Amino acid sequence: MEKVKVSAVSYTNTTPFIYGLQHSGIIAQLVLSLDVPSMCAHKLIHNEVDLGIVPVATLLDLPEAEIISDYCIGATGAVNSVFIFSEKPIDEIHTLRLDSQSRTSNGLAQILLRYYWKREVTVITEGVADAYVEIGDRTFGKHGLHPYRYDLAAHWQQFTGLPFAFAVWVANKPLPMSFVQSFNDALAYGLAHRTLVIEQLPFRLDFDYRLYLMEQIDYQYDDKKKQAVALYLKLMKELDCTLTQKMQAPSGL
Ligand SMILES: C=C(O[C@@H]1C=C(C(=O)O)C=C[C@H]1O)C(=O)O
Repeated sequence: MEKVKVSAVSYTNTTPFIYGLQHSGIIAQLVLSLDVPSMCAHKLIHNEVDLGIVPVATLLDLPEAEIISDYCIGATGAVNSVFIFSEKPIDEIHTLRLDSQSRTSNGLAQILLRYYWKREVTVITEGVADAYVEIGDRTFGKHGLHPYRYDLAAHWQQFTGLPFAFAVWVANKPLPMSFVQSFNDALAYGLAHRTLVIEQLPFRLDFDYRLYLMEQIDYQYDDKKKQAVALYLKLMKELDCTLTQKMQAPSGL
């Protein structure tokens, strides 16, 4: 079998998976690259890789793709690495800047603004805004830098009563069942060795890696998270649709 090209998220939340892959025989069958999530999505969509842990928003572009694992990057309640940071309370913001490294959380922020906070906000991809989305390690320890911060997984849970999954393992082509089984065994091995993974991370005073990797990130892609992803994708389609309708509406209406 040819080597399977894999793109995995380069953030700390994926280190247990990487540890599992690197400490299992399966590594010999992989060409593994570490990328920011939006790049993982790009590579899978453009067939530059066969498999990736990709933002769930990618599923909108790859309806035929298959989720090949019961593990994900998820959260039940606050995740502590996906935020809207803001200079003003959310009820007063008019502009929001998205994170170029994200796909899922950029969408999640817009879903929450529209349906939960009930705000009409102008979204930009660069420049100065009242508030901005940020994900991953860059958010670690960012207390007090901005007067307001909103943990998007916590607010999603308040909005829907559901946990959330930010990223799932997706293949863009059929892979042998034996490979998929070994791949999942390797992921499970990594999760079972999280204590070791945490010991190898550089010490920092302003962030609790143990809490983050053992509790705040929830790696099980269970039925509730599947329900959450289905709802997220439905709301994303609705959001896209209303935005398109708005753009297509004749002026003056
Ligand atoms: C919880 C996180 O989930 C991430 C958020 C993603 C996104 O917004 O597209 C994609 C992958 C995940 O790594 C995080 O990285 O902080």
